[in-house]
Amino acid sequence: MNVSAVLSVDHVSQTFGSGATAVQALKPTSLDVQPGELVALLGPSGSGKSTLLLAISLITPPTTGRIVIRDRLLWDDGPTGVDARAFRRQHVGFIFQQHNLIPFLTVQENVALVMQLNGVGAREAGRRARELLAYLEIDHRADMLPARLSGGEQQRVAIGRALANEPPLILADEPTAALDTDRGNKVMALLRRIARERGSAVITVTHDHRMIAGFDTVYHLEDGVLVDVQRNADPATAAA
Ligand SMILES: Nc1ncnc2c1ncn2[C@@H]1O[C@H](COP(=O)(O)OP(=O)(O)OP(=O)(O)O)[C@@H](O)[C@H]1O
Repeated sequence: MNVSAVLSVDHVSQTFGSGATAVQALKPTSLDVQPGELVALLGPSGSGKSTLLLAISLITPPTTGRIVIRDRLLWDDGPTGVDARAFRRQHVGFIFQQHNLIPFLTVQENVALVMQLNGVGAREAGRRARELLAYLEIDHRADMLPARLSGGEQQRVAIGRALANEPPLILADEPTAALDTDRGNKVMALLRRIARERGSAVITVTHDHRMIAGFDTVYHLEDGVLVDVQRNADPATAAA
């Protein structure tokens, strides 16, 4: 286990069901992710990518193994007493394939809400949300409802929401899958910028081989096994 890592996954496995119908969706898997690292989990359908991401987030905790995020032991073959939901809200950002924005709140309110859930006052949350939207170059849409934005713009707002509490770790489930290549590349470039400038580690599930040159590290999964680790020397240039 690496002490500087923002995330350590140590012999994490996942078995669904029991007895004759048990499925081992993820064999014991170990990996470390550093601050600012842009990581892809790549593999064919059913290879265990989402299972690993859901285990890391403790949304679906693993059957075995240890998970440490920012020096907190969150799972050790079972619960460790840490309130996973509260920890997640403060330290982990999520980006989904579909943006999941709240349709009756404006863009700014969608981002501010996440801050307010963590105890930030409404005015301050609004100010910070605006600032974040400006960083993402989407502040001109701040007062609109999500339905008025394009798919790429909505995904930018969803990224803003994931960043709202400045989490050290961002988990993304196929964030470019619903976008065309051009918009997908822009979202990837944004994730890279966030990792570089803000130091958040970003772990992205993908089965899109076109995108892999842009990641620092690519973990290849097959049938629930981590079969290969690919480290790209200069991903920003490779993806340009
Ligand atoms: N809750 C569950 N109960 C039973 N089996 C499951 C469950 N979730 C996943 N599986 C099985 O575990 C295996 C890995 O699934 P997983 O969703 O992790 O794959 P994936 O690589 O993310 O695939 P995709 O690219 O299609 O999303 C599959 O065989 C799947 O059917």
